[in-house]
Amino acid sequence: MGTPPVNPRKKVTIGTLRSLHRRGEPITMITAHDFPSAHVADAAGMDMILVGDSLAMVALGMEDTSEVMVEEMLLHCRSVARATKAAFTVGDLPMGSYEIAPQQALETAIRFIKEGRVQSIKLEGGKEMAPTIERITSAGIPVLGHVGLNPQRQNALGGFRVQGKTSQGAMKVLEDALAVQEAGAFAVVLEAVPAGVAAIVTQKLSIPTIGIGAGNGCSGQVLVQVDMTGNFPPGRFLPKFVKRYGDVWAESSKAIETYRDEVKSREYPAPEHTYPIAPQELEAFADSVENL
Ligand SMILES: Nc1nc(=O)c2c([nH]1)NC[C@@H]1CN(c3ccc(C(=O)N[C@@H](CCC(=O)O)C(=O)O)cc3)CN21
Ligand SMILES: CC(C)C(=O)C(=O)O
Ligand SMILES: [Mg+2]
Repeated sequence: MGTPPVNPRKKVTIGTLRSLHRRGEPITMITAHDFPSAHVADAAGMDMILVGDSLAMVALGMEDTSEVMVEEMLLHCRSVARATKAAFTVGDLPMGSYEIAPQQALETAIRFIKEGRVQSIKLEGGKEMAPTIERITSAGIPVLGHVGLNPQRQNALGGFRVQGKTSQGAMKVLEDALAVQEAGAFAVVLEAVPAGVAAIVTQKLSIPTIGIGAGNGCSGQVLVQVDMTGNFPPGRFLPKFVKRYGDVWAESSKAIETYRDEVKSREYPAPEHTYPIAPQELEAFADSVENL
């Protein structure tokens, strides 16, 4: 039996998120893709942890998110769920697993809950996804919407482009967000939309908006964990909205280089890293080896 944690954080539920929103307190969300990245985010007090399909790129080295499969997402969701004690967990439905019909989407969402052990799911899309969101929420699975830039549609969008840059485009973002809300989503991610547009959309909605590249007028924020901790190689492109709060890559790199140098110089392992044996036992062993 270990000692109980000091001041254990209460489990964040859909009710907690609603009361944060009611009080006007920003909702904090970050991505995680495995046990340690979820553990550190949970212990640091994040309200929500998203197992984003961005893990395709940042954890699996794929070119874009369209390659990742449901089974791969579920493996990562389970590892995140095991480490998450307090935060509200969200699994990101990957491209191809929900667009065909509401029935397909509900089947995938159920797998995320039963096999992925997450508490809710996220899917990309606006108006056109409303019947799908309705179907999933009516089965008792909370849905996080995602409008503005939908990275899973990058081939149709011509890349990762800011959305809602014209008054017409901004109106589409608002209409999409309203449709997602009407369909029953508990919150909606606004990705890569001008700050002024996101602020107006947030005011027009009754559910919280979680911004990424959408400015400070949203009800909450989300970032990809490896981006904000600086856990990526030097020179990699970073979207404009990312603020790097740390330099984890440099820390890891320094540690591994020092380890390499110390193994080469036989500085590591030092006596304190080794197991002792009584001198007479070692002597006896050496004698028996000699007499073999
Ligand atoms: N590591 C990582 N971080 C992310 O935030 C992220 C992913 N991966 N993968 C999935 C999507 C893709 N995202 C992205 C990727 C690039 C831009 C980008 O290049 N934005 C341009 C704006 C281009 C324009 O002006 O239209 C920028 O300069 O920031 C935006 C969002 C966000 N998501
Ligand atoms: C960027 C966030 C919102 C996301 O969808 C992801 O990490 O996949
Ligand atoms: Mg995603």
